[in-house]
Amino acid sequence: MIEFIDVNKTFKKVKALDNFNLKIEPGKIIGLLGPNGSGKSTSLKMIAGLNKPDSGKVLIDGDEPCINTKEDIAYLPEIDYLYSNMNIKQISDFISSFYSDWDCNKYKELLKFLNLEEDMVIGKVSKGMRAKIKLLLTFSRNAKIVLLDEPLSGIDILTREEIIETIIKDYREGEQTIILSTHEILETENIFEDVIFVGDGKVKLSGNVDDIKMKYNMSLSEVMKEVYRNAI
Ligand SMILES: Nc1ncnc2c1ncn2[C@@H]1O[C@H](COP(=O)(O)OP(=O)(O)OP(=O)(O)O)[C@@H](O)[C@H]1O
Repeated sequence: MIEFIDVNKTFKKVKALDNFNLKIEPGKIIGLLGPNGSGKSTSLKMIAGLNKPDSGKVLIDGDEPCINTKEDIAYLPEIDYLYSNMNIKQISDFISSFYSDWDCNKYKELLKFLNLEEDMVIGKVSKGMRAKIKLLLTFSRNAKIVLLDEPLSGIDILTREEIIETIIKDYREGEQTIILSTHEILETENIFEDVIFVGDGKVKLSGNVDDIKMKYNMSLSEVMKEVYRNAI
């Protein structure tokens, strides 16, 4: 289980997380939803151990983020972190050397599935292709926890569909936890078992998608609008 206990994080004067409390059950695909600047990336980075709370605690199966927890986590950042002069083979050789859970067969299969070629140079391909390369590098690992920060942002609709198919393709229900942050609720809501709505650095609403829809008798995107109008 991943837990945030009274977590606060401030960048200069901006309160990115404000008494953020959350429990994320393992083995599900979870949507992390919220407007720009609501704290989605900050909370994902905390799970990945890339930033630390000013106060409060983040626990992953009872441990604070450390070298051991990092081994279980595959993190896809929102930013373009790939070295532009490398080709796919070079970047995958480089990244695979860090992780014992790198799965060569999965890598080859995904390469084909995503219509990518090993000699494609990162700096010469489109934004959509780079998004697919980031996905390839993330899902070539057999990580227990996968964190996807805005994998669909700025990507055309067909590539978005390919990305969503890739996410669910080899998903090991009950064994793997995937947390996906996005604004694209209409396209993604069907893949989420649970959702977390964040706003102003706080958890506004979280729970099982079917339960939430039933409780409010609305679609998830309607619930989202109501949450951010402070009507729920
Ligand atoms: N390293 C940083 N330095 C300064 N401010 C930061 C930093 N990281 C985050 N912030 C600020 O903290 C707030 C929360 O940012 P965060 O990136 O977590 O939001 P987000 O929900 O992921 O937004 P988006 O959907 O735009 O990516 C924002 O106001 C952001 O500007």
